[in-house]
Amino acid sequence: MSIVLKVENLSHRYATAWAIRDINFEISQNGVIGLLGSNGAGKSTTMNIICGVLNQTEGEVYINGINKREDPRLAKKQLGFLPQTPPVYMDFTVNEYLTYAADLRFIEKTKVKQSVAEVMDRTGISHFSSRLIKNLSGGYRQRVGIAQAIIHKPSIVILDEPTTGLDPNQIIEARKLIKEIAQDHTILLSSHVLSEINLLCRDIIMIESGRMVFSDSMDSFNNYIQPATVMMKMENPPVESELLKVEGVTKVQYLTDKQIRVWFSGNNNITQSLITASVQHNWQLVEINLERSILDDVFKQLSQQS
Ligand SMILES: Nc1ncnc2c1ncn2[C@@H]1O[C@H](COP(=O)(O)OP(=O)(O)OP(=O)(O)O)[C@@H](O)[C@H]1O
Repeated sequence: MSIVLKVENLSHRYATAWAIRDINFEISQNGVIGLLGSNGAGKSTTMNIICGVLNQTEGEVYINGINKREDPRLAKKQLGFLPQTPPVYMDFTVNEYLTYAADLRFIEKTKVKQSVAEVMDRTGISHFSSRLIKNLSGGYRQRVGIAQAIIHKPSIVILDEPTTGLDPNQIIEARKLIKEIAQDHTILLSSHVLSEINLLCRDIIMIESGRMVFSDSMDSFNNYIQPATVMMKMENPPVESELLKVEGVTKVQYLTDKQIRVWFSGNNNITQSLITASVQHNWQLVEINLERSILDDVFKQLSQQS
C-alpha cells in the first residue's frame, strides 16, 4: 500500500519555544484520520507545516514520496487545505471564487469550467453558484472552503477543525460531506473534540504539549480508554448514600432530579450491579450508559505514559 503522507521527526520552534517536538506518523489509504489534541497542543502548527504554510525547524514531510522541503510546488499539488478560517473572499460569488481557486491550483484553462462545476456538484453548492459568499450561511461557506480544497483532486486533504463555529445541523451536514469525500481522498482532520474524531475517523493521532502521545486505530483507542463513569436516568432515584452502597461506586453527582452520574472503580460489571440494585429497590432505571473518560483525563493519562 503506498504511503500518501509521511511525517518524520517533525519539530517546530516559534521564537524561543518549541510548539511541536519529534512528531512521526504515516498515512497510507483513503478514509479520515483524526489529529486530536487540546487547545495549543500543536495541531495547527503540524498542519500548517504539512501544507507548506510554515517551514519546519526540523524534520521532513513527504507527500506521495515527494519531500515538501525539496520540491514544495510538486508536493503541494498533491494536497488540499482548509485552514481553521475558510480562505474565502466574501465579495466573490461561489463560481468566481472557485474559478480563482482552480487558477491558483494550475488547472488547465480549458478544464476550469468543468472542474468548478464538478466540485460544486460534489459539495452540494451548485444551486448557490451565483451567490456572493458573504450571503451564504456558515455551513455553506464551509462547503465552499472544502470545494477549494479538493478542486484539483489532491490525494490528501487537510481539514483544520472543520466543524468549529457551525451550528448542530451544519455540523451533521459537514460530517456527512467529509465522509463522502473520504471515499476517494485521504483526509487528515484536526479537532479537540474526541466525539468528533470518534464519529468520523478510522485512525487517530493524538498530540499533547507538542508531543505525539498516541497513534493507532480508533478501535484500539476506544479499547484503551477505560470507562470511568456511568450516566443513569431514573424515575425514582435513591439518595446518595444508597448509591454508594453499590459495589465499586465511589462518587455520585445529581445532574437533575432524575439524571445521575456515578464514578466507579474496581467493578468490571458496574452496569449489571446498578441494574440489579435498581430492580431490588425500585429505582425505576430508564437509561444507563458507560461514559469514556473525559478528554482532559485521557490527555493526562497518555501524556504521563509517553
Ligand atoms: N505564531 C506563533 N508564534 C508563537 N507561538 C505560537 C504561534 N502559533 C502557535 N504558537 C504556540 O504554539 C503552540 C501550538 O499551537 P497550535 O496553534 O499549533 O496548537 P493547536 O493544537 O492548533 O491549538 P488550537 O486548537 O487552539 O488552534 C501553542 O503553545 C501556541 O501558543
